[in-house]
Amino acid sequence: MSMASVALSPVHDESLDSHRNFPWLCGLRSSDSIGIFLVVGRSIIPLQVMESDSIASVKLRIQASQGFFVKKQKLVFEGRELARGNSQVRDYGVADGKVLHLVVRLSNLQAITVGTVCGKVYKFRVDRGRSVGYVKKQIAKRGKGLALVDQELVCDGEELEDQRLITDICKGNDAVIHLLIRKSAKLRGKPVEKDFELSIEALDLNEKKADSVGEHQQGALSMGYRVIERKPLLREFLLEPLIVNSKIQLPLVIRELFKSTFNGLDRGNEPIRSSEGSGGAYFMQDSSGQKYVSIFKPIDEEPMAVNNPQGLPLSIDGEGLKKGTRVGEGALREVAAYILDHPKSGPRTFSGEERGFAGVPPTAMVKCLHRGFNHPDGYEFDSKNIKIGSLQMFMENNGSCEDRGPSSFPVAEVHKISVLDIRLANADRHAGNILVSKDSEHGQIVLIPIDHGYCFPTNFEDCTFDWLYWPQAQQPYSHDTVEYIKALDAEQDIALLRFHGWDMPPECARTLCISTMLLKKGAERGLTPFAIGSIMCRETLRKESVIEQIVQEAQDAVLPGSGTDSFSKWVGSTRMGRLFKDNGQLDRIRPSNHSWPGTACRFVDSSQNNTKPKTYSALLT
Ligand SMILES: Nc1ncnc2c1ncn2[C@@H]1O[C@H](COP(=O)(O)OP(=O)(O)OP(=O)(O)O)[C@@H](O)[C@H]1O
Repeated sequence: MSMASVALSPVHDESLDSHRNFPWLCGLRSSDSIGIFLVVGRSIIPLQVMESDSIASVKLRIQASQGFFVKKQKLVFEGRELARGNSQVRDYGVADGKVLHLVVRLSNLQAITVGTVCGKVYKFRVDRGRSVGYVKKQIAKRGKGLALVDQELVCDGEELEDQRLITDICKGNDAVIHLLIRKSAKLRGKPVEKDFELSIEALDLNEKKADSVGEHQQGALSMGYRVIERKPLLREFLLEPLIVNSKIQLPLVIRELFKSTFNGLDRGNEPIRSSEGSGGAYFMQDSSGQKYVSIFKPIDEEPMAVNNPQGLPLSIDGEGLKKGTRVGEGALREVAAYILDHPKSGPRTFSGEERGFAGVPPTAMVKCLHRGFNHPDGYEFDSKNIKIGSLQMFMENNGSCEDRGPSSFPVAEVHKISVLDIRLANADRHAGNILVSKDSEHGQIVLIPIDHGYCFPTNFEDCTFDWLYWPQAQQPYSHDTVEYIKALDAEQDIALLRFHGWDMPPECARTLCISTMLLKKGAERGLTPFAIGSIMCRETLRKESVIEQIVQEAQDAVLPGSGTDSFSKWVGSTRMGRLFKDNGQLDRIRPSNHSWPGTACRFVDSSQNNTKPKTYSALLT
């Protein structure tokens, strides 16, 4: 059954009675077989699975029937991501008639072939968020004599306007889209009072080409004749840093990031929404429109937030996709991960230029107003439409760790990611969140950690690290790494975040203290990243990790209200101390042969008023 044939909108629970709507499902059942419904965008797909099926096998079945690659699927049930491939359907509480949301992370790249009437063929891989106008520019670059004005792109007999996005032209999952340059055109333009008059005549392809026109006139090509010149007198966007207390000077690297992003918007280069990811993530272009400079992730477009563009339902209780996180706090956590990624020499000084030990891309909080973001209730240039979110430097890459086997990754690169993840108790470290790049000097592979919106959870339940089962994780940390770990200080980190405006909720601060302590004690005793990570991660969904058991014991032992400090001290001195002394405990932590694929936050904002800091919580609500 095709997806389109069961398209329903909107999705109501009463429409999901399997007996009434899909009687054929009921005849197929065996003892633990259940009928569930997959919601993909605006379509509903009925699916027969076993309660004992693993999540990995359900994804395989979806791949077989719908064609979405396993790695590109994200399944969400009742606000929680079904992230553990080895867990069973029933472990997550999925039962007969239940609805699962499927987010498909489409590749951002689309293959395109462009033919001309004289038989020339151009091949491109273009970001799906790019426009037809952009493709034309690429053709003009490659094809001698094919000036922009001479191009009229056609797909399936339909002429394509410059502003049409490639993603809208792709029907279904077309591997390649075929475009044709149907004719050439000659364009003449002359100013008429405040307007601009354009006239277009078809040309023979071999005829001498007309002069090119300015960018702002191109939108008129397909229309021809009298159009208003579209150069705005006023800026129709807003981009401002949203940070911290007046004592902090924005480091140069962040100032440059703003500047290039601002210039791109100022030149009319629209934000381009990524087709990957479960939240709204926008590639921001530079002034030439040829390069991405940053990624903007607005908090109201996070998974299960009110304006999520992937259609994920609203969170019922405010909890995020991962346990112990909150919807709308992803941006704060992204910025905090950058601030805490100290360089080897220790926390950054005021200049803040140095690259962190793990290489988290420079990230800052911003306010941005632009019509190109997701505004389901309509858009007007009004402060009520301002979005708050994280702006992160775009890092050139050759894909992510998801696209290749881990054997080629240098040990030190994997270790630096492991240090970051253990310390920050990252609940979203799948291989797709590590970009792969090459060192420009020696050509060595460099791993770039991204997507830290689920760090510092209030508990460790959803901590999973894809690198745990990579061979590099079985090797001990180098001397340099152990020295770096030795110098870490969770109390200082909490104070640093407070200085930067995030007064961490006590439960998150407690997580940071415990995970830093675990990392330090483990590294001091020569444990590998695998051994330390295994203490933090659950082996199966239902089995608490060692660290969770320790936290539970501490909770039972320490008087309520005794504060983070005495709690962490108890964990450190009593139970964690025993764990590291007790070889029996550590012996249990061995590589297993199973396959495991994979708060009211307060940020102080003084950007409005230098003397009287406000809290971000006021701005975020
Ligand atoms: N700093 C960066 N540099 C380059 N590309 C990036 C950067 N940050 C994110 N991306 C790309 O943007 C896309 C979406 O980003 P990301 O995965 O962070 O979004 P998300 O909605 O948080 O995703 P997820 O579903 O994995 O939680 C991905 O293709 C990712 O590779």
